[in-house]
Amino acid sequence: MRYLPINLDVRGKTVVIVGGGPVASRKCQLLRASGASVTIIAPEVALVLQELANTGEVRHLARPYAQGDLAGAFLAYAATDQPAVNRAVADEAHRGGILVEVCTGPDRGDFITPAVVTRGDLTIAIGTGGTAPALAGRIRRELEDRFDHAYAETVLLLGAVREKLLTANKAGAYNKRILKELADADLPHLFRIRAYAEIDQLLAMLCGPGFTLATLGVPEKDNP
Ligand SMILES: C[C@@]1(CC(=O)O)C2=NC(=C\c3[nH]c(c(CCC(=O)O)c3CC(=O)O)Cc3[nH]c(c(CC(=O)O)c3CCC(=O)O)/C=C3\N/C(=C\2)[C@@H](CCC(=O)O)[C@]3(C)CC(=O)O)/[C@H]1CCC(=O)O
Ligand SMILES: NC(=O)c1ccc[n+]([C@@H]2O[C@H](COP(=O)([O-])OP(=O)(O)OC[C@H]3O[C@@H](n4cnc5c(N)ncnc54)[C@H](O)[C@@H]3O)[C@@H](O)[C@H]2O)c1
Repeated sequence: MRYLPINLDVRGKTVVIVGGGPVASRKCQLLRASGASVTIIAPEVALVLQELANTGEVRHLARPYAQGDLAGAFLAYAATDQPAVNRAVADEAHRGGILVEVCTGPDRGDFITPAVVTRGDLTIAIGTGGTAPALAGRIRRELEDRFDHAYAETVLLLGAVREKLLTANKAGAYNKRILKELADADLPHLFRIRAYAEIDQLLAMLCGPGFTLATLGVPEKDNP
């Protein structure tokens, strides 16, 4: 394995993207979905970034990159079409101890971006070690079909059950068994067909009274 897969908490942290084309736009969308505070530095930006800048959702400095632009950044992305500019961004990041991704030459950077499927709190990240990004995209599309939105509801439910069990019983083998059995039950299927009464029965059987979709705060969708 060439790269370490981790899930980074970027909420509220400043992330600087140098460049404003389609590649920068993809990184920006992922960062915003993760709650980062994004600054874009580029003379020209793609429409999607312009709109985010107009509504104040990202900060845009409409000029070329200059030394010092990464001050205060938690992460940086060098996403221009100019390899020399991307190298300068990487050099500044490394001098400042800031992790950087270099979109035009990954070997100069510290990390790369995977293709991602999200369903609520479920996140599936696909990487090819930088070798075949188009294949990563294709696998993402395949997984998007396989892991539909019923998985978002399933993760929400398992999270709520886990929190309630931990509050009641603290950590223990008993909770572990219940959570494993719930994860093994085909909850995505039950959510897909809106079999809410069956889910409640399963919860009562495995977790005991007091565990229902309603008491756990997991919403039932209206009938189609
Ligand atoms: C996964 C995804 C995430 C994202 O970017 O959001 C992503 N690239 C995607 C698409 C894509 N990229 C490219 C094509 C054209 C076909 C092709 O060349 O294969 C397509 C296909 C398309 O556009 O459909 C070309 C390309 N990519 C890189 C270089 C530079 C180089 O390798 O030197 C060049 C050549 C540029 C040139 O010279 O032309 C570099 C990187 N691209 C990565 C990620 C990192 C490795 C991830 C991994 O481990 O696989 C890495 C190393 C760095 C980084 O950027 O993080 C996203 C799919 C999102 C999705 O569909 O869900
Ligand atoms: N990592 C990937 O997934 C991937 C995919 C395709 C291409 N690429 C590579 O990434 C590069 C960028 O791709 P793109 O399609 O977004 O490019 P693009 O040409 O559409 O956009 C380049 C952006 O860089 C900005 N820029 C140029 N000089 C700058 C400077 N001095 N300071 C700040 N901003 C500057 C431009 O204003 C523009 O916003 C490509 O050249 C290609 O080599 C990477």
